[in-house]
Amino acid sequence: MSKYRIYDLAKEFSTDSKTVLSILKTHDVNVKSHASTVGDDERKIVENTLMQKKKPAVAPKKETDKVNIPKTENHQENNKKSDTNKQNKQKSFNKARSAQSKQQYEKKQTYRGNGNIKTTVQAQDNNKMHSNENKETANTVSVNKAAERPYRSQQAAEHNDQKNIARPVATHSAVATRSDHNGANVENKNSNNRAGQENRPNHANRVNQGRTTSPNNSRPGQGNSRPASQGNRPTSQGNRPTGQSNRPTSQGNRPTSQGNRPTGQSNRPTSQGNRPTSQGNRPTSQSNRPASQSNRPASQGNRPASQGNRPTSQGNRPASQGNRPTSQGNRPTGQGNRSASQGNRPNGQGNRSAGQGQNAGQNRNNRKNWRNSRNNRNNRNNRNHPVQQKQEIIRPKVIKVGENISVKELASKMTYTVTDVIKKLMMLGIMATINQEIDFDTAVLVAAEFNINVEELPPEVDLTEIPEIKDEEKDLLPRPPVVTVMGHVDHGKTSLLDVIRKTSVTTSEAGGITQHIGAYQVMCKNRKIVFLDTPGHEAFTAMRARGAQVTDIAVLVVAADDGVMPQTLEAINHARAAKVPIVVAINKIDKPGANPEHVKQQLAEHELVAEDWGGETIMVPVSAKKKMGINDLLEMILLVAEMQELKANPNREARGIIIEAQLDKGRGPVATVLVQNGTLHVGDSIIAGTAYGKVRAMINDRGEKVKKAGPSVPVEVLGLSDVPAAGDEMAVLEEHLVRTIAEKRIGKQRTELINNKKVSLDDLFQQINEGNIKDLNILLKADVQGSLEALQSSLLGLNKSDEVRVSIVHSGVGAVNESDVMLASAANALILAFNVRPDANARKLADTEKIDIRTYRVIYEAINDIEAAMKGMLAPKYKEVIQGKVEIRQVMKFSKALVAGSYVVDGKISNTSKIRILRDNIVVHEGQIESLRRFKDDVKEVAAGYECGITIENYRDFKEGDVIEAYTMEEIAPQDL
Ligand SMILES: Nc1nc2c(ncn2[C@@H]2O[C@H](COP(=O)(O)OP(=O)(O)OP(=O)(O)O)[C@@H](O)[C@H]2O)c(=O)[nH]1
Repeated sequence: MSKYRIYDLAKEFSTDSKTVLSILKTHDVNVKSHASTVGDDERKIVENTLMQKKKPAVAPKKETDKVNIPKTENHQENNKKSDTNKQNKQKSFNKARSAQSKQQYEKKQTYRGNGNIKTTVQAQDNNKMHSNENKETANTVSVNKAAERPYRSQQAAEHNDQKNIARPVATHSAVATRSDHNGANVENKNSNNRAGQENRPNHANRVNQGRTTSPNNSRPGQGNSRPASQGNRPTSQGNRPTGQSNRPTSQGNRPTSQGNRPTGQSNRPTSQGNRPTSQGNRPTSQSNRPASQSNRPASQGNRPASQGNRPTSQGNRPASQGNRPTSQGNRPTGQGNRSASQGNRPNGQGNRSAGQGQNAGQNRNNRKNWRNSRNNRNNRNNRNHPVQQKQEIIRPKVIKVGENISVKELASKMTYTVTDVIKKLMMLGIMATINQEIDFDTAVLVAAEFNINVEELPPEVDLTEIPEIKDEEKDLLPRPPVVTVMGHVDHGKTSLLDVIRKTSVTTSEAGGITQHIGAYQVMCKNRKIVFLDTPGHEAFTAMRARGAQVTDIAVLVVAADDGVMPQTLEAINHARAAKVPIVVAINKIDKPGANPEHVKQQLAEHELVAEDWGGETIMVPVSAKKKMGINDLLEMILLVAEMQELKANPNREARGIIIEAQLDKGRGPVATVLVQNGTLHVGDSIIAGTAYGKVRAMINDRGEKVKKAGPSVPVEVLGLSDVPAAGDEMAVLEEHLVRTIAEKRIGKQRTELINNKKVSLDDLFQQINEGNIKDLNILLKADVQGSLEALQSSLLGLNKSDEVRVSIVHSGVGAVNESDVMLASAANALILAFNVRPDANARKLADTEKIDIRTYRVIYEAINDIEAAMKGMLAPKYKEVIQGKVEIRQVMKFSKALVAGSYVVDGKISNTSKIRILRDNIVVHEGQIESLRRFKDDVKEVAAGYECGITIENYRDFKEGDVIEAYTMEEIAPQDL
């Protein structure tokens, strides 16, 4: 059994690997990629499918042929009818025959005497006719030597099985056979036709073969008439009744075979090309029918020889053969119904019986019918071909599509090929690639082109989102305000909190600078206030912003001696953005240079007008150092909080915010959570970002272990699987949900990360490997238009693979500027600059946006780089696996091949191995094995320590001493995203 690579098949059938893959996948053939190998059966599937696909395109022509040509045929047949002279008919056939074939035949006939020539020629004419007929019926006809070969061997086997006929295995030419056989007929010897039968193996027709089984001495007439043409078959059948008495053997077999045929047909799919053996045994022979009817015509050419005996064997056949085609047209399964179809065969019978007792010439109509029926049978068999039936694709009438769908997915849903869909898209003016997503409306338009309706899928539920809990008003209770202290560096935020908490934080801070958000709860007038200490340094702007989002009140610390500074303004903006009321603490009023009024004035310029200046902003002069004005500040905070009516429901599952988190050596992930609503308990299952787990322990701001934390309570939580990020929402959920959501979040996060990743030539390889990039977007800039065009066409010339395609998103003459970088960023493109360079701003922006700008001075280098990167992406899909090493020890010359008599030194070599021939360790050839033999037998593989004969495909220059390295290319599983 031969092995074929998908891409080889694609090449062979002038299509692409994907089409071949999709065909095979449609037939449940397990193939992975274009490099996967398949056998003969799969090859036939592909061949048949592709042939079927081609049919509609030429259908009208065929239809015409069908209509016209038969007319001519009828005309001819009518003429023939009126012509009772068989010889004349033969002459006319001879005229029609090509001179070349005539010569060939005549040459051959010289070995067997002139008496046979006519018959042989006639047979050829018949072949020709059949061939034409087959064309008319749209059956592809080809003289397939390869197909004949197996057929012959099969015949040989079958001959052996036929005890009644001692036929030698036929290995001779059809002509020789015919001549022998015809000779016998011409002489009316009526002798056993075995001689002809012996040679019959050449006939690839089932019909012939069936007939060959009947050595009939009693039917001289039939014997004579048949050689003239296959069309005589009806005649012989007509005589059958009579002949039957004399033909016990063949007749006895045939009825049986026909009766059994249905069973035999179950295997028939393959081909009539091999049917030849015998009708008597037809069931058996049918089961071996290889595949293609296309070979039949060729075999029909040999029929005459065998037809001499046909009458006998066809004793019971008439019923089944006449109209079989018609009845079988509706036989999807074909096989089980075949016997049923015999009921429709009367036509054939009618014709056949008409010919009974008559010469071949009188049976021309029958012959025609027979031919037609045979052609019909061909068609029928085509229709009944199980493989072909499998190929019938049920197209959906309605498909469901979401907001977006990739071209590939849409094609799959519609059961059409991607190419079909892309073509339709192009017709709609949309250029899309296989992985490109199209929106719902476009999908509707495309599907309409295929007469498929599209229904919209409901919007996808984001399973990573935590459902909101709505609280009843009656369940809400007042909660402590959460206060963020913000301000410029060193204006005294930490000192102020320290005073408020009456604990010292500043001394333990590295470098005296607060580096994280701390949360503290203080009491004032028996009411709680939660303080978040935001970092004052510029580097923590983002954290500050986040801190402002979770707070109810912002305390803006401004040093009275320093006034409003840049970060003061930034803090104001954050608070305003969060719509958080601001209370200003004018600190360091104890300092000699302190000027609170100046601060008020500065703040007023930024629309924070103090109450005593007629505004609404509460401003409290304080001194953290001297502990002055602290209570006033707390009271003002409470006042503002009161006005906000801050409430929460403590009797529900907790929701909160991660204030900060870290991985503690001894305790694992530790997160400071500010509970915003509900109550968090030890043992609760929580999720925060992608971290999840059960609350193992909780510690409050004073370092005390607590079992629960209500609204506005900051606690350190232990028990998370991972360290969450500051600002992540914390939620208590059912145990099974937290894990699922976390996993989905991780997946989403990775996808987002990938999507946000900018393309770069360096990691192009990796990104395409990961399946993230299907289009390599390039923005081209060059010094002159000529270079630009040359580059553009060269780059587009790299588009030889459907997997990764170069796409020029923009091209222009001149330096790379900011707008180029922005465009590249938006299109996820890399910039290719030829003889131009990016300006300073563009370079800066490119750094920020992480846009890869490649500068070249030689076009060739630019193309090479891109090509290498693209190949790099594709290459890792397969890896080379060395199978073995073989030493060529003798080069043997044969007429047809040059064989490397070799010895497997290491590993093994198989007949599907890829090979490279090394001479002094230099590769002199890379290719494929043509044949691998041990002695005279083809073998699949040869192991180390054994000798073998190897022929190399399309290579004969190997020498003794060369080493053949056998290897396979193994597919590497795509990396999981
Ligand atoms: N004289 C005087 N000095 C103060 C006062 N408050 C803070 N300081 C001093 O100002 C310096 C900075 O105080 P911090 O509390 O660290 O200021 P911060 O705003 O928290 O600084 P970062 O943590 O860097 O943002 C320290 O040396 C304090 O002793 C005050 O009211 N009066």
